[in-house]
Amino acid sequence: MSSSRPVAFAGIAAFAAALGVLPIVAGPYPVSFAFILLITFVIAQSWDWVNGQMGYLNLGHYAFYGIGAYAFCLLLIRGVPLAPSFAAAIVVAALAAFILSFPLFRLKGDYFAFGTLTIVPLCELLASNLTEITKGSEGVTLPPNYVLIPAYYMAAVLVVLTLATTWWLMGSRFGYAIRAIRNDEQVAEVCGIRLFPVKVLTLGLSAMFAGLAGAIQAWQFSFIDPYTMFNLSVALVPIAAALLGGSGLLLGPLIGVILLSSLQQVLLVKLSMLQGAVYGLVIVVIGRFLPGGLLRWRVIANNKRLAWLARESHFEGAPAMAAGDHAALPLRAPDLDKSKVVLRCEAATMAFGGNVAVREVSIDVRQGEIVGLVGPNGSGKTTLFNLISGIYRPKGGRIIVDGQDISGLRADEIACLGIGRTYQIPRPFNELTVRECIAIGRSFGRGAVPLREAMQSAEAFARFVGLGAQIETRADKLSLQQKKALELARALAGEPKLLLVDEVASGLSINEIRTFVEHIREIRDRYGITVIWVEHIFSALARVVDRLVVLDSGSVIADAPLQEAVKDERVLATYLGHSNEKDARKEKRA
Ligand SMILES: Nc1ncnc2c1ncn2[C@@H]1O[C@H](COP(=O)(O)OP(=O)(O)OP(=O)(O)O)[C@@H](O)[C@H]1O
Repeated sequence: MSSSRPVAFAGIAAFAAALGVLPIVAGPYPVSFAFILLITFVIAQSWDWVNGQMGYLNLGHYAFYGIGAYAFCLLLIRGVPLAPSFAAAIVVAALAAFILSFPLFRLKGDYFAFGTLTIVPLCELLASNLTEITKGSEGVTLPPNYVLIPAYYMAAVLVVLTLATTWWLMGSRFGYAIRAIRNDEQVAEVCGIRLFPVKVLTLGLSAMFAGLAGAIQAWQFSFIDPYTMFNLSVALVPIAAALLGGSGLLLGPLIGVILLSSLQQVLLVKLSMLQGAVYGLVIVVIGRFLPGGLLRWRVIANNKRLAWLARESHFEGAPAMAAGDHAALPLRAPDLDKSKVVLRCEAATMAFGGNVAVREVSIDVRQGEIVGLVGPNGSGKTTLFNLISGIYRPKGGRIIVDGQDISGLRADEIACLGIGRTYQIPRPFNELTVRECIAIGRSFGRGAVPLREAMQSAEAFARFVGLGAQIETRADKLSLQQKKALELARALAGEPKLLLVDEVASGLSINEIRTFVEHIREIRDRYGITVIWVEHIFSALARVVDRLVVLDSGSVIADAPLQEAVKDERVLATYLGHSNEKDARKEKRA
């Protein structure tokens, strides 16, 4: 990882110095232009924490700016001093975000975006009609005061704080939690990340900055009304700016705001009537030719000196491990008690409408066992894994881990109790590197460690599964086999007691299957991890499992040691009779 810290810090320091000097060397016009630019940047950047970092398109972010402005002005005209009025702007905006989080975060994707689209018009409606409090469409006028310079300096400090917060998000554990959510929310939860509080905090943080920006601008304008504070077409300008520069990047929103605001100045003078159309055109051109924004342009991303501008995370300080460290994983090996039941399913049932996918499944899995879970396609294997890992709640029965009923727990709580899993179709965090994917598993799972330590120890897990050379490679650049290996490494990094492995062998070569089998054996023998392995390629299972549980149409039809199970007529008919030709050929060769 090349360090971007000195360059970024030098750049931010130079930028801060230029902001400090501007009012001394320039007249009121450039200062008020720069002031607008600073405010727009704070709105754009704080919006991008929710969009670019967490992956939630919030079209109502501008409302927090208006809410902050109203809270500030309404207190100021009632005689509240300046500082508490500014503080109130931050608190009220955060409170609004908190309240809005409950309905909004029930929505996902396009529905979330459309949900947020209603916020700005709704606030305009409230500000226009709650005349007793807001003075309605007449607006609120502050006592006349020339405050451009102090407002400018306040905005400048807020900009530096905004950049510092972005920097922190891009290299902190919290930042990795929100990027994991952006990449794959369900997997983030299965890694132990508690989704709702992380989302609320991110939205709250973004609202606080936008609210303060609104208050500073209202102070400088000394007048607010519902139309200007909650104007939907203006609301989209900071969003357009962030997209133009590069959403999710350290300096993307800043570059976008500088470019778009400068363009706006030119258009104001020359083409004011065409302003809206030109904004639209800029975004269309960027979307068509540079999706991801200017800073993700290949010329920048492939340039050694500039590539850090196109990086989505800026974690620094994961010292390379010494060669030879790879033999040991940093996992606590428990004293195995082979009589102890780790997992008990008691008549666990799951149905989708009328389709009963898992029907009163009762199984016990003891510490240190490797259990093969088999059955034809659609027999309920993955659904059972989803029940155990908390993706679904059972419609009937109970699931007990180490004596604790986990049937009503969330997936992150279950992960922290020590249930790890992989997915049949690998679901790595595609936009993150191998190191980062594993570190997320390590810093949120059962054995959660600080991010720095997680980043460092990620290398041991990567080497264990044969990904040592790919440690800094983005997950989406890996082959299928490598992605499956990464799934295993990430799950192991969470320090599971019980590992659920979902169909690994299909698509792998014979040698790759053998290597994988050895990994499973070592996981159990060396680290005492209990394993349930769903697999269609029987020969792979036969090398390592102690016991077979066979499902058919959601029900257990056999639960016996391997040698016994394979002699069972029903097993032969339902499972072995169904393996497809390709898998059968593979089995024969293996
Ligand atoms: N989210 C869902 N919504 C509706 N039906 C589902 C859902 N998930 C699974 N099912 C249904 O539940 C049944 C069991 O599916 P499941 O994926 O658990 O089987 P499986 O044994 O894992 O199959 P495969 O070996 O093909 O992965 C199937 O009939 C499937 O169509």
